[in-house]
Amino acid sequence: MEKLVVTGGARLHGEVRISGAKNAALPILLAAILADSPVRISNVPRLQDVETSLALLGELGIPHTRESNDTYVITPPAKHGHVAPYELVKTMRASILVLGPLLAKCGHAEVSLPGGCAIGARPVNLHIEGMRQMGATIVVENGYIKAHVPAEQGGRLRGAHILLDTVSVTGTENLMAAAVLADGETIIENAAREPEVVDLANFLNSLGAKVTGAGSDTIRIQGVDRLHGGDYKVMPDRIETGTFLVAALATQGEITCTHTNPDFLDAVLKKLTEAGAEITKGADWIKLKSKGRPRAVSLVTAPHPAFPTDMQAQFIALNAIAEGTGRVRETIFENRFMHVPELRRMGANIELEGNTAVSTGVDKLTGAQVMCTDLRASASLVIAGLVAEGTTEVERVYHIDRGYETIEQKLSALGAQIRREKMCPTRIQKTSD
Ligand SMILES: CC(=O)N[C@H]1[C@@H](OP(=O)(O)OP(=O)(O)OC[C@H]2O[C@@H](n3ccc(=O)[nH]c3=O)[C@H](O)[C@@H]2O)O[C@H](CO)[C@@H](O)[C@@H]1O
Ligand SMILES: C=C(OP(=O)(O)O)C(=O)O
Repeated sequence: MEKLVVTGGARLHGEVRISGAKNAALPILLAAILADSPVRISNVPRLQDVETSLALLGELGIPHTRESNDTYVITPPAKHGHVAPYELVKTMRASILVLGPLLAKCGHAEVSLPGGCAIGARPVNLHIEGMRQMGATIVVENGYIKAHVPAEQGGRLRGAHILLDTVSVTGTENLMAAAVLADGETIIENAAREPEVVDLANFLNSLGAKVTGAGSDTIRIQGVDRLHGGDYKVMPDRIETGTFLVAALATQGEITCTHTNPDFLDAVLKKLTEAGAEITKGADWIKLKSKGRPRAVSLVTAPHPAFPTDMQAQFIALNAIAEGTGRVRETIFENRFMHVPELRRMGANIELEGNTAVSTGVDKLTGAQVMCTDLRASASLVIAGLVAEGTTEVERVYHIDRGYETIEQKLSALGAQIRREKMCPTRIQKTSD
């Protein structure tokens, strides 16, 4: 087990290179299964979730090689395995994204149910119902989703008109990937509009798929007989970008994020500006300059293009030290405030009122031992550590490694005092009776 040790007080300054987007790389790596010849994918971030996706491909018997630091070549054979086991799926919810590609390509798939996780129940009913509408027979037993395409359909899914009850990012992606090889047209209504959905659609189209409308709430997929190989570059990570910008504002610093795309961050940049940041941007960079102590902001999380739930925890850390009171309402996940008790341990003044966190900024936080509970909660604790007086030890850092590439190196290069340490096993000494 490792921890991050952060000593607060340094203002972040300089340039940070943003990595490829986790939430685009994962669906793309798993959708590469659909191709019938090699696929080269670049700008893939070095993350634990990417390692898990590659392990999943390996488990399925799909060869892949690492060509350079951020580039992988996946060579899907005509026939391969179709079981995604619990041992891998339990470590990464996005593993559910193999369901659509496996079903479309092999005509059958067995994928362990991902189960609940820290931020909410996160059911996958919309994925299952949509694939049923495409003609798949699906049972859930022994903790697995067991799906096949009946023989009378010739092993091929058929196009369907699917209306999603709730906007779901991976639901939209899974159904889109399943539909590219289906017989006929699939229409997904109330589709997620996240940029990562668009990136997956662009990837599939680069292999010969016919997907239109991605980025709007209606996506149309005309099924094709095969997908060929190709080269694709994953989009930049908008959440990593936003996290560094919040960290810079919290520390009253001045940084430039390079290799990013400001177009994906409208809602976040708007709130940073409201919080007092001066933002300038170019085609692939964003510069943030602090103009003093940030102001607390109020916001509501909602599907894209509204404010992303994946940036909520970081803004709560910002509000914790900002001037005034900010109300943050979480509408996507029912249990995404687990950073709040940890931030309180550092001196933050945050009240929870149902799905709203009301923070009144304090003059200073104080360093403490805190525990990561999920990926973005971890990022908020690191941000809090950067501004706290003294030293903060952020434990269970494996959560952060799921989604941030070499975070301590990138922050150190911006002037932060942060290092990774191995944790000694805790020994609780029994006091004498
Ligand atoms: C790998 C990936 O891309 N993860 C992102 C994706 O997660 P993910 O795709 O899992 O999140 P969803 O968009 O599916 O979840 C949105 C809401 O829909 C509900 N729901 C979802 C599916 C379903 O079948 N039934 C159902 O009720 C969920 O419980 C949640 O309340 O989008 C989230 C919302 O932007 C982000 O926080 C995650 O970082
Ligand atoms: C919740 C997240 O990821 P995942 O859906 O992979 O758990 C996230 O990226 O913040």
